[in-house]
Amino acid sequence: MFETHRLIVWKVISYWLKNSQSAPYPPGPKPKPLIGNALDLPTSSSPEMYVEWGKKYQSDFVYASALDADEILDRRARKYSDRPALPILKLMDWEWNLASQRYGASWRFHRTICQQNFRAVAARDYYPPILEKTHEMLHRLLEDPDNFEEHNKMLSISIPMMTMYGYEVKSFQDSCIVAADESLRLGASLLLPGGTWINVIPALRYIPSWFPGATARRDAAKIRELTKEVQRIPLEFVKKEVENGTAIPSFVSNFLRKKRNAGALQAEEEAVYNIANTVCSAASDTTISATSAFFYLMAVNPDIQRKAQAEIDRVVGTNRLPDFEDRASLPYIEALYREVLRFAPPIPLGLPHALTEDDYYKGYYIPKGDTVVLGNIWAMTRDEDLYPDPLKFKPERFLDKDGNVNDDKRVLAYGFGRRVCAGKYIASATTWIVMASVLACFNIEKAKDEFGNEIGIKDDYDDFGILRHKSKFRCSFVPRSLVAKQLIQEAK
Ligand code: HEM
Repeated sequence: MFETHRLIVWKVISYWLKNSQSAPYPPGPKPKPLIGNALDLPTSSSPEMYVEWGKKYQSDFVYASALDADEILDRRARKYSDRPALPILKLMDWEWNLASQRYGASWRFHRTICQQNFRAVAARDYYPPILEKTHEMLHRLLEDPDNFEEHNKMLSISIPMMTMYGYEVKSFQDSCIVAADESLRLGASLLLPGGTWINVIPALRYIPSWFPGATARRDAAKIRELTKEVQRIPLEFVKKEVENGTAIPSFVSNFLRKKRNAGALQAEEEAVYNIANTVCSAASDTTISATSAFFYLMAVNPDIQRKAQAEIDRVVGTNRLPDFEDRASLPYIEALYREVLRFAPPIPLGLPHALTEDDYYKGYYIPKGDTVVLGNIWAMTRDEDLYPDPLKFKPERFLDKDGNVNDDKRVLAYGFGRRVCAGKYIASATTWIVMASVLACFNIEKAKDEFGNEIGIKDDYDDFGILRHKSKFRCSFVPRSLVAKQLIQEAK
């Protein structure tokens, strides 16, 4: 599905007055005087609600179609690669964050650095720490299986901290993690287009934070303080390590060494720090979401789990743990990885795109400025034409008749066009190796009650602003063999 909404009040009204275009705006709820669509916008991710709108406002502005996303967000990417100007970002001091930066020279400069460091070949440099953290998670699952959610969270936070700064996260009480958690918790909902009235009526940002009801203003001030800590702590750490000559390779330490040897422009230095910090927030909750969906889907689909394990046993054997080099030889695991991200995309509505030029599409006028364009990933991954029987979890849909992976390589969960996930190769490597490693060592089973009956798990999810996580559930991680246990112990 694909939706546009005219977001900001004053502009909406002026669009009404000035729409001298012969083409109408795309359909949707009728904007109200003064507040436009503000009350219609969801305060959580709600991809389902947009699908309902699609049916209700029946239009030929095709809903639930990845083809429209391809046409608009990919082929017309030159026009559709901006982000909406959310006034709350300035108050939160998050304008530096790559994911929310406006389209322009600074964003392009940041993306070039990402491309150099995170493209498919460069992403391989991060394999060793990703593998090490995955093995640490296996060890935790072995020692303390009931707390699998905590281990997943530790894995998902410690990989970006290690790969970006060489910073070892020892516990959730680490002051950097506490600050990051809190700022992300507060920020995730404020960032939705309908998340705060300040995004609708920018003048509200001038209301002092002590004013009754100015919650968003107060949250934004808190986020500002927390963000400073999240930036300061790992950066001071890595700078000291480089000075002492004890730094391990990481995105920032590599840059600092290069700067010491050959110098660097201030703009590059700032961009490297911005990217490292963006990655820590962009990588952690998305990985938590993908991994917990995988655990859940394995627990409720034992037959699929057995097939995946049989492939690993056949190709990798049972005397070693899987490695990245095995990936090309494990088509079923590849299909499983694609199917998990299809079934449970961590950011179901993607991140909002905005236009830098007016456009026309399928007879509708889409004005630049305040129009928010959302690619409804959740709806696209449920499009019957692309994925027959879409509510069924079925890795085979990504295999051809000979059991090889088919051509449907595109993972919609990573978003669209020029703003597509900048870390998708690292994300893919992480998610894949976690799946292969856990399946090699454990049977993931439904938990049992005191009478030995299996406890059911509902297919429900919690929305955290732009993110969606599998809601809390219980399951068991049972080591598959003594050898598997030994391999985990030796790998640590
Ligand atoms: C399973 C894990 C992940 C998923 C599902 C995911 C998904 C996404 C999505 C949907 C977007 C927005 C794309 C758009 O605007 O159309 C995005 C942006 C981004 N992602 Fe990821 N991501 C994941 C992991 C990561 C990782 C591991 C990194 C870094 C190593 C990363 C870095 C970024 C950055 C920097 C952006 C902002 C790009 C921009 O605005 O130009 N992500 N991601």
